[in-house]
This record gives sequence, structure tokens and C-alpha cells, in this order.
Amino acid sequence: MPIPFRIKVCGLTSREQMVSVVEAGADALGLNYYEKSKRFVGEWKLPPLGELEDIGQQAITLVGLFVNHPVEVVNYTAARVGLRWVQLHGDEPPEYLPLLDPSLKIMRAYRTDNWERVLADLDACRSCGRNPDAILLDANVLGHYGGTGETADWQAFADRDREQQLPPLILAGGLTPENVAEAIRVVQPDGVDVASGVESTPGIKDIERVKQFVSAAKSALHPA
Ligand SMILES: O=C(O)c1ccccc1NCC(=O)[C@H](O)[C@H](O)COP(=O)(O)O
Repeated sequence: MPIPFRIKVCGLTSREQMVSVVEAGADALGLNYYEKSKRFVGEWKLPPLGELEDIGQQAITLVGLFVNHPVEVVNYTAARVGLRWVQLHGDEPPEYLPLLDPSLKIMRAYRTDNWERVLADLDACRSCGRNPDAILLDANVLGHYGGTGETADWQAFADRDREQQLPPLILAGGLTPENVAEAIRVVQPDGVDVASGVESTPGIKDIERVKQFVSAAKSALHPA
């Protein structure tokens, strides 16, 4: 099943920055609802956003990032803000997925260099009756859930069996304008996700770096 985005910028903390990042060419924006994150957006900080129709004519996917939140909070926040996608970035068990609103698309994050573990978890999700709509591969940094700027082990994912029918794969973890093209070449993901690699300080995006990231990622995802 295809995904509606290729380049996601995560951890936006103001509407102004959301507009700039979309204008820079990103097609998905991540809003971080993890209270302990420096990129925490706060439930009430943004008005309902729908699909951000007022930012150019692009179709933008809004993704809410959650870490071990009660499922009621995820469903409620998604409805309140107008999120169609949620990113589960904590230790949510497979049984959690069928409890989410069925209209929501799920991106399940994996902090591991062990591809077999990803496959085993996807099997468990299938047994529970709800597959993720996309998987996000992130670096595994002890004591952190994400947004660390550490690079994932690209080779561990590059060696996967690409014939297997799996949800679309989004690569994250330490991506920057400088390394994203090489990461795409090695892993061949369906899309990429970045937070710290395009920031001046945590939660504040450097729009010039976002533009450089988008340009490098687009050329590598769609080589001429
Ligand atoms: O950004 C955070 O602070 C964060 C906290 C807890 C869970 C996830 C978090 N961020 C996720 C992301 O921004 C990205 O999906 C991913 O981890 C890549 O981040 P980065 O290595 O900084 O590009």
C-alpha cells in the first residue's frame, strides 16, 4: 500500500515553522506530543489544522507522535487536531494498535538494528488484527525514545529481503542534508524522516537546512 508522503520533518513547534517547512518542500509534518521532548508541541498550542489546506496547494500529511500515551489520549488528540496519521514511538505492545481509531493510519517506530525483530513484531501485529500502515526505522539509543540525531545502522536494513510484502518503510535517525542521499542509496526506503539534522536548536528548524535536506532527499528518492 503506498504512502502519501516521502519527506517528513518531525518536531515542529509553531505554525509559522510548519508553513516554512512545507514551503521548503516537505510533504509530511510531525507534531510531537511526548511531554518530555524538547520538541513537545502541547495539546492546545495549535488550532485544529485539518490538512493545512491554506499552505499552497500541496497535500500535506500531519503526523502526531506519541510515546506510550493512553490510547484514549491518542484518539482524542487526533480527532481534536485533525491528524490522519499517528506515529507510535514508544513501547506500545501490538495489542495497542487495534484500540486506535480505525480511521487513523499508523506509523510504528522501531528503535533497533535487528531486522528480524521488526519482522517478528509485524507478525505479532498481524495476529492482533491491525497492521501498521508504515514502519519507521530509528537509531537505538539507550534511555531515549527518539530525536537523538544518532544514525541508524543502515546496513542492517539494507540486507533485508525486499520481495517480502511489508508496510512502506520510512528511514529516520541522524539524517542530515549531508548524508540523506547516501542513506537512501543504501537502504532504499519509501521515505525519510528528520528532526535534529535540520535544526538550529531542538524544536527550531533551520529552513535553509530543511531546503537542502528536501533537495538531496528528492533527488535520491527519484533519481533522474
Ligand atoms: O524528537 C524527540 O524529542 C522525540 C522524543 C521521543 C520520541 C521520538 C522523538 N522524535 C522522533 C523523531 O523526530 C524522528 O522520528 C526520529 O527519531 C529521528 O530523529 P533525528 O535523529 O533527530 O532526526
